Amino acid sequence: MSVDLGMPQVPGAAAAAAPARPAGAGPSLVDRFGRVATDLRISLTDKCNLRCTYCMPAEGLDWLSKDQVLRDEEVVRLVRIAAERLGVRELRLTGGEPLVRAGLVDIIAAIRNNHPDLPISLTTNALGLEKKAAALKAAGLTRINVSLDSLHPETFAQLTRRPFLDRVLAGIEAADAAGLGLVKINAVLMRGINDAEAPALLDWAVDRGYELRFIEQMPLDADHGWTRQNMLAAAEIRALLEPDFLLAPDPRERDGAPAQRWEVRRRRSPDVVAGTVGIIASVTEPFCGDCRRTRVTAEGKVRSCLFSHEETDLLALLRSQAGDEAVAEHWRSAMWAKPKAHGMDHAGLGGADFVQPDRTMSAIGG
Ligand SMILES: Nc1nc2c(ncn2[C@@H]2O[C@H](COP(=O)(O)OP(=O)(O)OP(=O)(O)O)[C@@H](O)[C@H]2O)c(=O)[nH]1
Ligand SMILES: C[S@@+](CC[C@H](N)C(=O)[O-])C[C@H]1O[C@@H](n2cnc3c(N)ncnc32)[C@H](O)[C@@H]1O
Ligand code: SF4
Ligand code: SF4
Repeated sequence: MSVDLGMPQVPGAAAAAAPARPAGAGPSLVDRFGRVATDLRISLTDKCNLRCTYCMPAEGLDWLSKDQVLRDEEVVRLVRIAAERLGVRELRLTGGEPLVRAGLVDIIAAIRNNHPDLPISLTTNALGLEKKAAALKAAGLTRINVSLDSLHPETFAQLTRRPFLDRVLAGIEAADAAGLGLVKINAVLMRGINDAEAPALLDWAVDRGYELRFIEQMPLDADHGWTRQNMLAAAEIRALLEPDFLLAPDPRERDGAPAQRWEVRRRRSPDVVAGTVGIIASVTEPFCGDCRRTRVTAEGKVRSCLFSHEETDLLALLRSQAGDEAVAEHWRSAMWAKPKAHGMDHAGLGGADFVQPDRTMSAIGG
């Protein structure tokens, strides 16, 4: 169900100081616009072994110290609080690169032990996945999404600043073989670099039964190099695919998902649905009215929106012997103040009044 965010659009208005959460708002992570967050995304680390140009600076970032990051048992506790008290029904583990987190398998096993039916997914660059896929599945991971922007070694290296395409492909195959499907592949198209590869990427994914999603680049890079004009918009991405594919809206319910899905038919065999492609059009076709996501950074800070300028610290509370309900209440208050869209009280990524958050995507978790 789409929530009507029919507030007046106030040019230049960042999310105004939110009124206090009313006492009768209930136990869920409801916000002041009536949206309810049921999808939790926790970042397990700020570190990464790639340097994707749209996400990280070439030199990396000042990594957090071990003590600044949520411990394994703190992650497990936060998930328990979210599932038992706040109505969270889905979990995604992300980063930075979650596979570099030493305790990843143990964290998943402990969460699975507490929550036999919780869908747990991972968003990863797949480096090292070849060796870990079977253990992740055995620990209780449900599904995996892998980021892959190019099938050409040189283009891959240009975008990620690392020559590791073969390892990523091996990781994807291992995840599929281990039963971590449906494997979804995330690709950010960059003008003049990998945009011409869009049809080939879709061909490759459809052949293997993976669900490819093209993501509009968002202004969350370290170098602040994003421009609206340079970004490939969803309509342009669909046009790039059209010479080779017929796209028809996927009849399945979108259900608040970032990706709008399309059934894919190859022009050479138009009667057969060959697969599905998703387009995540955060900029040109935003989906904030249906947003049901709550994020926790590796430092244990709640971000109610990907583009938030405010964060609410849970780590200090966890380490101060606070009880579960006190942590839950803090989290509820943070989510009540969730901005309407794109970190503001009106949608406007790239507009004159949009201010890019200090954190890069890698430090938020995607
Ligand atoms: N603007 C915006 N973009 C989002 C949001 N959530 C996800 N995205 C974008 O969608 C991309 C893919 O997200 P994933 O981590 O693969 O998760 P997902 O699409 O929710 O995953 P599935 O449930 O497996 O389909 C992210 O890298 C972001 O670019 C969101 O809340 N806001
Ligand atoms: C930040 S990464 C973290 C998980 C893992 N390292 C990976 O790459 O899958 C999560 C997702 O964010 C996407 N992403 C990073 N920077 C982005 C940007 N500026 N705009 C859109 N998506 C971005 C990546 O493509 C990836 O799919
Ligand atoms: S998109 Fe993922 S793999 Fe690429 S630099 Fe960011 S965190 Fe690392
Ligand atoms: S930009 Fe913020 S409100 Fe919009 S979908 Fe993303 S997280 Fe939700």
